[in-house]
Amino acid sequence: MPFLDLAGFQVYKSYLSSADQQQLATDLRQVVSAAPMFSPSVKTGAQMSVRMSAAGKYGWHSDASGYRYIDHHPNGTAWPDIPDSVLSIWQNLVSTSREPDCCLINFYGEGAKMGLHQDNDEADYSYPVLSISLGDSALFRVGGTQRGGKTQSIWLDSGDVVVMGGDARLAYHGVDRIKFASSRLFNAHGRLNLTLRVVD
Ligand SMILES: O=C(O)CCC(=O)C(=O)O
Ligand SMILES: [Fe+2]
Repeated sequence: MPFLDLAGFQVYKSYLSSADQQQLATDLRQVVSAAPMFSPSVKTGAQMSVRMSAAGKYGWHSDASGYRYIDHHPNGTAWPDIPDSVLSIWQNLVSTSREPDCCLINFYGEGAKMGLHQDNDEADYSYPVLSISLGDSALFRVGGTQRGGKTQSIWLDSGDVVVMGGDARLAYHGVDRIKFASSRLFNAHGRLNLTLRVVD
């Protein structure tokens, strides 16, 4: 399903059944109990509004010394494995035998957002980034590969999956806001976004 005139930006609305979403929620609860959410800060010291964790070989961190992939949780423990329920979505939608080595987990509480950015810390842009939305809906903004270009927005709801590959792999994107308490998937409100990436 093409979106915009951005080749390679594929939106799979309602891709995940409610049983799939429940399974993911259960599996992710385990991941974040092993690798608790933390709040990265940007170089200026300001805390990001999104809380993060990860599974797989790599997670992502940002603090006073900049942002980077790291091979263990900031508390020193190893990242948990990426759950099979998550990996199977990649296997079904991405035509490569390579598995993602990072499942970044973003949690958006009330008022959280993410500024426009490119995902460009990975070694090989021929692999797409696959994004899974769970819980509260998010207003997702996407533009072209140049900062300051034209952008468009779409709502990403629980169970939606987006693949950013091809020309869209380096598209600027971000989350303007979430519709807090719009979903009943979790016991608590908020939005979880998973992004699957091949890092190195
Ligand atoms: O939350 C989202 O939908 C996007 C997250 C994102 O862009 C990122 O983690 O790099
Ligand atoms: Fe991103």
